[in-house]
Amino acid sequence: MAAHANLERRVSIQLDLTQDGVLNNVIVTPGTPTPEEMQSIENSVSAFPIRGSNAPPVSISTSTTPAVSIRQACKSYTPGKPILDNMDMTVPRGTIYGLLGSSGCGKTTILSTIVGLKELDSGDIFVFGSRPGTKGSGIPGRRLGYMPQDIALYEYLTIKEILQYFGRIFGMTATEIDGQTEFLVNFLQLPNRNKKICALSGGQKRRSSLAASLIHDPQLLILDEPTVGLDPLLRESIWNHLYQLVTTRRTTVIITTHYIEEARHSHTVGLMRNGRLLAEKAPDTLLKEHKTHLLEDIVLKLCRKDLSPSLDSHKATNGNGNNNNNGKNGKKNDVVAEALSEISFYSRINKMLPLSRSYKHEMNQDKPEVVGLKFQQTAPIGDAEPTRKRHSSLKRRQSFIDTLSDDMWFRASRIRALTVRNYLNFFRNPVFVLGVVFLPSVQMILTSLIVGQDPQHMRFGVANHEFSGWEERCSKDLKSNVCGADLSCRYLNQLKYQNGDFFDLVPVEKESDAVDEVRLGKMWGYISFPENYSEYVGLRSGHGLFADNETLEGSIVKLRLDMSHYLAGVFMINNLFSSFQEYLKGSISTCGGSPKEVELPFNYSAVYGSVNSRYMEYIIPGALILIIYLITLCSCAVSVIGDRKQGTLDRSRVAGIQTFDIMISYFITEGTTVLFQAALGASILILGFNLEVQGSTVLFLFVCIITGLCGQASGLLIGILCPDEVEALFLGMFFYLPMMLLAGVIWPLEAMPDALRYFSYCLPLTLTCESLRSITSRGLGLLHPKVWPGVAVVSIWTVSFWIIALCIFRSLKKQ
Ligand SMILES: Nc1ncnc2c1ncn2[C@@H]1O[C@H](COP(=O)(O)OP(=O)(O)OP(=O)(O)O)[C@@H](O)[C@H]1O
Repeated sequence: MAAHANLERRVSIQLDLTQDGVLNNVIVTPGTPTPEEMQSIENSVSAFPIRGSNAPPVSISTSTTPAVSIRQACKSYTPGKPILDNMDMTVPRGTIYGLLGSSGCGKTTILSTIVGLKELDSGDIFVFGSRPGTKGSGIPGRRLGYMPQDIALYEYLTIKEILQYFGRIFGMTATEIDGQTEFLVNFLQLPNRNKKICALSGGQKRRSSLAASLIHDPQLLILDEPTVGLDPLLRESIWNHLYQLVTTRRTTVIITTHYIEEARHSHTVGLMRNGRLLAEKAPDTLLKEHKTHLLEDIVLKLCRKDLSPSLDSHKATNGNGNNNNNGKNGKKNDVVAEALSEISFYSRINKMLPLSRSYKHEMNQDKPEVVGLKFQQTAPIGDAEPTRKRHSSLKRRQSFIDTLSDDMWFRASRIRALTVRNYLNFFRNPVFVLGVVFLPSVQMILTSLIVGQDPQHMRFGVANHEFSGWEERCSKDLKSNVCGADLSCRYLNQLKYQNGDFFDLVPVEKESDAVDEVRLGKMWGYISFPENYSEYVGLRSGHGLFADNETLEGSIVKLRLDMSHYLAGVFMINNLFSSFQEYLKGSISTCGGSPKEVELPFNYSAVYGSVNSRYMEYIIPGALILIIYLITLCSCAVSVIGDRKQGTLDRSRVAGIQTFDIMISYFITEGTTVLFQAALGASILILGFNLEVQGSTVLFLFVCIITGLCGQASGLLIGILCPDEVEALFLGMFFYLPMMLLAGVIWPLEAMPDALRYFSYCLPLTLTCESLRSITSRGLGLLHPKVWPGVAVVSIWTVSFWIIALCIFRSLKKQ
């Protein structure tokens, strides 16, 4: 039989007293009192001074629906291992419920299901009569104050900022937040409110976390081990404050604690073991039933009984069965005695704690049903039917508009709070700021300085057998300007001076020495001129194709290169051949010929760009969006994982923040950082490295921003999929690195196998790179077929990532 079914009736009475001890209001929980109970309560209440004749009457009110009602709750994380096992639990309104149980028995799990963070496999949970998460339940949301077991606060925010954040989420005004902050900082003995959370001690952090759950004066307060690690005096004052909340604000409190005796201060104690309640009664009743002074003894006893299969389970849930002997009168006397003892208890508490709080937040939507001494009739009477209908329709419409604007206002206020939090979190972390804001610019500077520039000072051997001491003879201005003379010198000069510092020419005696140097990695190759090279070249030009072997051999320049480095090899060959062409032109003009004779018979010019375009201009647009994409991906994934790991995300969700709000706030913060990254990166490239953006700079920035937002959306997805940063790193690399290669940033897409190329077109960055390149080097507009497909593809990916992230995020909640 479920534990709740065997509970004896216990009536809890709360008195609303003024500072002078004058009675305002009496609230009876739970259920409607019987006439006998009412009589006893009235008698007890008459002991208190009542207000003047003009004041509203003292009301005795009750609420029939418990604050929390859990029936047959089952939950398991792994099949066959139930964490909640047909658990029943009832938390009366306006009372403190102490949930006790050993570590791992499922306390946090049941609390998570109450606040709507987790869903049951089966069974029912009702919070204030509604299922958590349903529309209008207010759970998660403003009715709830939740202090999770972990600190769950943003480490880089100050106490004041944390309280402002939660206050804004709950739609409080600045004055209300300031008032509550003042009170909570003093009450919970918090240090300087401008201290960051990361600079607080463990106990201070815990108290700040408690303050965050109390800021909005919730109807239901769920505290998961709030007093752990606190000194006894502070623990006592926290309990006193909970009483004050219960008596003055009708707050319902569910609290878990490992200090078993502390739970004695609760109205009801729930003893939990193996996913179900062994007992759920008033502590005094339990102590009486078990004839002990310590709750700890009872916990031990019940656990032992639960362990022993031979024991009568009926007895275990009913205690010693004394209640069965009680007659109706005895039961009534018990209720009255309890009521009276509670009255004196609450009056003591009220004297101890002056009602000093000025904050009045109109959130207590569920007013208690008045059943007591005087009724206050509020039902509309006497209206003619049509007028009533019109009025009610107008009222409905007005209420719809109010709800809508209320919703929109709260939504905007929440998104603002989230955005401010994101910015604060971001700017308080210097490494993050440096990385996110400046890394793209640093990368662009490095890319411009390194990629696409010609190599320099490549050591290259020269074995010139035509002249010994050729370095002196082959000075830049050759003394001999005779046709066909000093040809090796002419070529070497061309090689040395044409391309600046590309080659450092080093004389070598023999080719074999040069080969050794190349093998040792000290040279990139060598060039060798045979003896009488100029003479043989002259003979060869005289005989044309019909020169003899000796002439041919004597006129050949030997080149041997280190081709193990492909790019270095290509650069060397380019330099050697372009120098050779220039050398030929020079030699021909010395002999009276026209240099045009050795020019290629092509007349080429550029449609887009220039014939002297630099590789840098090809690579830069792609490199810019690759880095922006990567950084937004990382920053967003890290932020989401941090938010999840710290527990702040769950805490915000319990406060009513929706996934969409979180995404919008990230959208705003990432959007502005991407704009900054792109603007700074583009300015450096344009002003510092003469990058010419032929098209619209606004369009250039727009493409960068949507790429950044795509990175943000994929980061969000990775952050949701991965429980920690290491997994996110590997998933991110798995996703990003192939995309980087396939995007055609480093190598032209046309070099890829067809199937791979078509596949790469579907990836987020391939066509976007092409779009950006077309804007910078070709000056094309958004509607050009080279531009819009990139914008379309990256937008589709962004939306898809968002939708997938949203779905996964929602499904995670149910686990
Ligand atoms: N997300 C999860 N996935 C798998 N198992 C989980 C998960 N959360 C909790 N558990 C397991 O469920 C059991 C109950 O956990 P829960 O946190 O509810 O215990 P608890 O009573 O609050 O413990 P404590 O007093 O130590 O906080 C534990 O065995 C825990 O390992």
